[in-house]
Amino acid sequence: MKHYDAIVIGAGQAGTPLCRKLAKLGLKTALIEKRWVGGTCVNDGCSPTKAMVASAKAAWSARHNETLGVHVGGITVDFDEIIDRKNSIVHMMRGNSEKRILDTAGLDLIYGTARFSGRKEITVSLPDGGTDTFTADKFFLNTGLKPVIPDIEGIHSIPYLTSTTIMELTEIPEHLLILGSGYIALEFGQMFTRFGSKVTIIEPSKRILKREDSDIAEEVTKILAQEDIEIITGTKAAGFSQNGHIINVTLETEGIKSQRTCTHVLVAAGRKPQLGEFGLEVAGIEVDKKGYIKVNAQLETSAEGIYALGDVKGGPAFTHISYDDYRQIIQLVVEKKQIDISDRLVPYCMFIDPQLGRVGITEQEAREKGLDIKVAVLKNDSVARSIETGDERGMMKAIIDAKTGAILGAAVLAEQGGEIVTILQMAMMGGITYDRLLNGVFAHPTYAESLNNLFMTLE
Ligand SMILES: Cc1cc2nc3c(=O)[nH]c(=O)nc-3n(C[C@H](O)[C@H](O)[C@H](O)COP(=O)(O)OP(=O)(O)OC[C@H]3O[C@@H](n4cnc5c(N)ncnc54)[C@H](O)[C@@H]3O)c2cc1C
Ligand SMILES: NC(=O)c1ccc[n+]([C@@H]2O[C@H](COP(=O)([O-])OP(=O)(O)OC[C@H]3O[C@@H](n4cnc5c(N)ncnc54)[C@H](O)[C@@H]3O)[C@@H](O)[C@H]2O)c1
Repeated sequence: MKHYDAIVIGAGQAGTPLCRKLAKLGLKTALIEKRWVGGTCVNDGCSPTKAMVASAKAAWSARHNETLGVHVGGITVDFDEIIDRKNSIVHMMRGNSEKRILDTAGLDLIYGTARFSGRKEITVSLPDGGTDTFTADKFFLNTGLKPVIPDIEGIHSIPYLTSTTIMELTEIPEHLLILGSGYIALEFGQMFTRFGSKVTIIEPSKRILKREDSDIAEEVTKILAQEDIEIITGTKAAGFSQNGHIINVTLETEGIKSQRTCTHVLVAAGRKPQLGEFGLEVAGIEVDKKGYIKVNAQLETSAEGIYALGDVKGGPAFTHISYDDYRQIIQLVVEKKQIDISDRLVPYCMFIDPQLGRVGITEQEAREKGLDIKVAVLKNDSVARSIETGDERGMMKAIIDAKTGAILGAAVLAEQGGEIVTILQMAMMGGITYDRLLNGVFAHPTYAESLNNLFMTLE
């Protein structure tokens, strides 16, 4: 049985840099991966979706250019080319990452599925059907999440799609019905509308994007409706059946059933860890009520010397959070510094168009906590840059501590909203109060300059 100083399970956004760093520091390290290096982000998440979102944006711009006086003739969307481009980006990223791992001395990359067979021992099912067993002083779990498939009558009798399989389609769906209205639903919903599908979104809650402020959700709804995306809220799917290439859907709204049809169904109802076969109990690793691995503020599980990083530990499921877990673990385990992940600022960006960039607290969270706040809101139709570029959709919003002037949170629904909100995040990181941005000199006419106008609304 081979012994390592460290074993990393899962080549995700934390595990991949971590195994290389540990090996470079002289620790005999193994990385166990059951599928592909790069995990969700590279293979089925951020990179492939954003590559396809870029194609969808190009299709939209080509049609929208008419409003700028530029006529480009008939537009065709070549789905094969879009998928080929997406695949070549994924293969390049995955290949580069795998090469960096293979080139690292003192690091073994072992393809196979790991499960705990002892407190500090794993057994790996290898692709050739055999198994191998390894022990280590320390384990780092970066095994990620999988799509939740809700228990709906008939769902397993239809060829439903997930965020992974929808990117393997060879034809653009005629009518795509999407369960859920979170990031995955809205990014794919708008993308396929722009490729030419009819899209219907079914959301059980009263409104879409329930974690965001209602004015932001309303603005997103308005933008999606302008592209003829049908959004049905307060409604759940209660049953599915298939008739040739047509899928029959039973919907239920306040107890009243109705029938719809579509050609494809995308399940985008959230993601969760599915660790049934992982042998966590053998290693003494506890999970919470939702099945996430429990960790303390130092990322350590209930089993000493076993750490969990990235999505599998619960909390915000983003690439940059998983990557930061890697940075934190290096500080803790290698640099022997104290870490605390509980007060981390969490930015994110939903890549609909215009983008929704977010950081910090929402207005609804601040009000629920009884905080003394001021709220600055600016619609983009009064932003010079938006008017000039012909895209006045969206709005900006910031939550301010009424006493100190500190920025507590922001939402920017705008072209490059993810970049603009990062300016506000840097102000938050540097303790720059809103009045300094109100009076800051920014180049004209940029979106950044409109932060002057956003905070002027508080005067
Ligand atoms: C469609 C989609 C789009 C997304 N877009 C964005 C975005 O734009 N921005 C953003 O920040 N985030 C995005 N995310 C989320 C992001 O992909 C994840 O938060 C990120 O990849 C972090 O994942 P991770 O490091 O926890 O693990 P993952 O990247 O999920 O990696 C886990 C790895 O563990 C392996 N594994 C699991 N079990 C075992 C086992 N028993 N043995 C061996 N190996 C195992 C898996 O094969 C996988 O490679 C998106 C997600 C999806 C699904
Ligand atoms: N741009 C990004 O950063 C990005 C993009 C995609 C995914 N992600 C990550 O992936 C995670 C998963 O994304 P997601 O969109 O699947 O999850 P989500 O949690 O964002 O949204 C899930 C949606 O499904 C709905 N829902 C729940 N049960 C349902 C049911 N039975 N029928 C219909 N709808 C139901 C919820 O009300 C919600 O609207 C996100 O939380 C995010 O962390 C990030």
